[in-house]
Amino acid sequence: MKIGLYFGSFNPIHTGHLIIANYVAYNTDLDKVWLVVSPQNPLKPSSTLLNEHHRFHLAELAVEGASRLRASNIEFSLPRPSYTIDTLTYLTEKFPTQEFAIIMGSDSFQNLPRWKNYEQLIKHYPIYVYKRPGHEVTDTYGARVEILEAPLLDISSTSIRQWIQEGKSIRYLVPDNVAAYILENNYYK
Ligand SMILES: Nc1ncnc2c1ncn2[C@@H]1O[C@H](COP(=O)(O)OP(=O)(O)OP(=O)(O)O)[C@@H](O)[C@H]1O
Ligand SMILES: O=C(O)c1ccc[n+]([C@@H]2O[C@H](COP(=O)([O-])O)[C@@H](O)[C@H]2O)c1
Repeated sequence: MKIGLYFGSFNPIHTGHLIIANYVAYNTDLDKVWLVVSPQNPLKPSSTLLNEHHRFHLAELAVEGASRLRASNIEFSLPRPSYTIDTLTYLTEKFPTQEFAIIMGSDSFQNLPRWKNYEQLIKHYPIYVYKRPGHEVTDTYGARVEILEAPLLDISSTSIRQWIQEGKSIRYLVPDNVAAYILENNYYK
């Protein structure tokens, strides 16, 4: 089975992420997409991060009933910060019969040379890159790349956290069950 790994802080997960994950799961040769919740992104500050177990629970709620999508907490037991090469090395050892690939936006792909051991990463794993405005893929660094034109929603977790703080509704920006859970638990207030 071919599994695409879509990494993120998912702080919180939103409809923009889910549209990408579902699109990739149904428009490529990948069988499944795992939304891998990173406890700590190596290139982002951790000050605004909701506890990883809460973020993972929100991701689980978001994929309820989506047969090709899964939330993964695999990085919770690995050293911090979460380097993608380390996670993939671990997963490949743990699931030797599965084939893993990486899913990322063209913005992240432009940054790839700043990632830990990125040469190793591109040598061993194919990358599915979905286009994001303002971030052309001009150099593929020799990676096995498939470029995708997925539908995009112009929202971010940052804007969602801000709206919650301002007391605005986040309806439709995240699935209903995710919005309800965030409200009930006073997250991001
Ligand atoms: N609306 C979107 N459409 C497509 N990709 C997105 C969108 N928002 C985020 N992404 C990408 O999804 C991946 C995981 O996202 P991440 O958890 O960092 O969310 P984010 O919304 O960018 O978060 P934040 O605003 O907190 O930085 C990142 O590679 C990010 O570039
Ligand atoms: O491995 C690395 O060096 C590395 C550097 C930056 C980001 N990542 C991974 O990419 C994910 C998305 O990152 P970002 O910056 O696009 O939100 C993040 O959650 C990490 O799993 C990984």
